[in-house]
Amino acid sequence: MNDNPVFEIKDLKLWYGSNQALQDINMSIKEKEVLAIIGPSGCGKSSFLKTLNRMVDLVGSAKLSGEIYYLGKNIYSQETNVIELRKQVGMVFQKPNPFPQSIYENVAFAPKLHETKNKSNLDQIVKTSLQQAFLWDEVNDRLKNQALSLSGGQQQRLCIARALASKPEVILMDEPCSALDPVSTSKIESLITTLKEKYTVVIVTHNMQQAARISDRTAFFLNGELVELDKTDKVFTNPKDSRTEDYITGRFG
Ligand SMILES: Nc1ncnc2c1ncn2[C@@H]1O[C@H](COP(=O)(O)OP(=O)(O)OP(=O)(O)O)[C@@H](O)[C@H]1O
Repeated sequence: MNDNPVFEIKDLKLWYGSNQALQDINMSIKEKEVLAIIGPSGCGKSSFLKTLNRMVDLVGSAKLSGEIYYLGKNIYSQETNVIELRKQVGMVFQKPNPFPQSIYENVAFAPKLHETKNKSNLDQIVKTSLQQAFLWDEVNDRLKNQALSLSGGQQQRLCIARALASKPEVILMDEPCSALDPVSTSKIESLITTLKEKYTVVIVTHNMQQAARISDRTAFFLNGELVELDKTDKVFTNPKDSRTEDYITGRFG
């Protein structure tokens, strides 16, 4: 982690129709940090994540005010190329969602569309991305097999490899382990701690132990408000706000 901001979020508010989901969020996300977003169900964690690569645009009723700067540029300005933004700010979802195609095609999909049609270049991108996602050793002899034939944990690592193949700067993860068993969860956690050497990772998690294990900083959201954002050990051992303390000690949520 360093102090350069990748994202700067200023006075961010979000509504779905008349329901306000985010209230005056001001914060920055630093280069090559793992930032965990925690908070009770419905507090706005996923909504916040989706504002960072404009996935929230896909919700018809969503209305947003404020600014989000990604590497100094306001991503909600008219000049933003949303496809390019989503390549640079990739996303991994709660349920693994590989395309119903081969392992190879899943990873090669975006590079083929945006970068190269050359077979040996694509082979190299597929290999490197699968290696980075700690999956290569398990699948290198069956790249032509259906992605859906993989286990849930392998599918999730494939989705991470697919995101990495677009050469992102940032990877957003929305509860990436919630559908996985403990062994697969621990593989994804180790993967995340190595990813931060090269990428910025923002992860929504319900699992506070997970946040404590893998993140550098933790943001606690409550009712759409950012209550506290600090170094993870500080948030978990000596929070500033009594609401954070109540949440991490299990008094609600
Ligand atoms: N697509 C949508 N349309 C309308 N309202 C939505 C939509 N998505 C979320 N909301 C509302 O926005 C608020 C925040 O929801 P959000 O999913 O961001 O919370 P969350 O903290 O991620 O919850 P969870 O931990 O249960 O996934 C909730 O009141 C929710 O009902």
